[in-house]
Amino acid sequence: MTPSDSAGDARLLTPADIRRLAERTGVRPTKTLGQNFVIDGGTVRRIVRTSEVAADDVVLEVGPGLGSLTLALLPHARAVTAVEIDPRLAEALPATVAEFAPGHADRLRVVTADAMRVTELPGPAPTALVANLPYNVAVPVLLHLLELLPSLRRGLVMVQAEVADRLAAPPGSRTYGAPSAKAAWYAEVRRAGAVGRSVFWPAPNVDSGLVALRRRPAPEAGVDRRAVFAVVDAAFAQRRKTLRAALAGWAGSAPAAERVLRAAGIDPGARGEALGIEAFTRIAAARAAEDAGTADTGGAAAGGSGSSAPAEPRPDAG
Ligand SMILES: C[S@@+](CC[C@H](N)C(=O)[O-])C[C@H]1O[C@@H](n2cnc3c(N)ncnc32)[C@H](O)[C@@H]1O
Repeated sequence: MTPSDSAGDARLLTPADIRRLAERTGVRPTKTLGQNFVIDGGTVRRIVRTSEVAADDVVLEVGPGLGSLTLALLPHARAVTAVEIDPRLAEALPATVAEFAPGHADRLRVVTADAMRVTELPGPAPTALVANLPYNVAVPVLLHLLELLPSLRRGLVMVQAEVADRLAAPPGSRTYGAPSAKAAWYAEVRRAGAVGRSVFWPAPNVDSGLVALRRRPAPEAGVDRRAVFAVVDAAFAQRRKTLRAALAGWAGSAPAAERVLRAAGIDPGARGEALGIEAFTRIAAARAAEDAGTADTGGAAAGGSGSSAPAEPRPDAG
């Protein structure tokens, strides 16, 4: 029997089920852990449909909670790995799946862990991330998992509406910032819909949005991701300043920042909010080339024979 053949035998949770399960597990939803459970079957079906999860996908779900989304995912995927930080929810999930989707119980793996710190997962490598993310840690969780798991080809996450806007914002837009640039390192990101407050229990005091991600190759092979993110962080720490000023601390001085920016082909008078991830990558690459050139020149000056010739010309040569 394929997973899609068995789609019919999973029942979704109703609001009454949610309350009963919360009572059974002794969970009183906390804001600290972003525990707003989806009580609306239409919303979980929409998330699964929009995620385009297919029968050969191994889905990673962060924060399964009481299982609303897990039950909707299981019939459509090869397997679901659910990472839940709250041990009471993690322990209760297999019994919930056995009760509501008995034909799918063997395709669920539950991991009790903080998704922001997890370093390995059991079972086959996940290919799709589908989650109603805990809102206070949505961006760090998302970036951590995209970095940790190159096997993730796509994702569909529900986050706070403002965060959805920020993640999907293009350069030059009002909401574009460090999260947008960093997410773009890993994936093409787009808004995939809005979700109101009434589909949750308890209802949050913010609206939500769906974000779809499709993995893309890193902008430039051979450039260290951490070095690129350091440029992004420096540029957006003072987003109203020109890059020459904003990157002065990062480069060592304003003239050094200007030199690196010119080497990268970027106007030092521009602001970070105008740059896409490719431009940030060029800046990091120009700095790395300059550092390599400096190190090599130092070696030659110290009497080296030039055997380790610089791979790149000094960006400010001439
Ligand atoms: C917004 S609720 C979603 C619950 C469920 N998926 C739903 O849609 O009803 C977020 C869930 O993430 C869990 N959570 C919070 N922080 C977490 C973290 N750092 N790692 C893993 N799970 C976390 C919470 O305990 C909660 O179950």
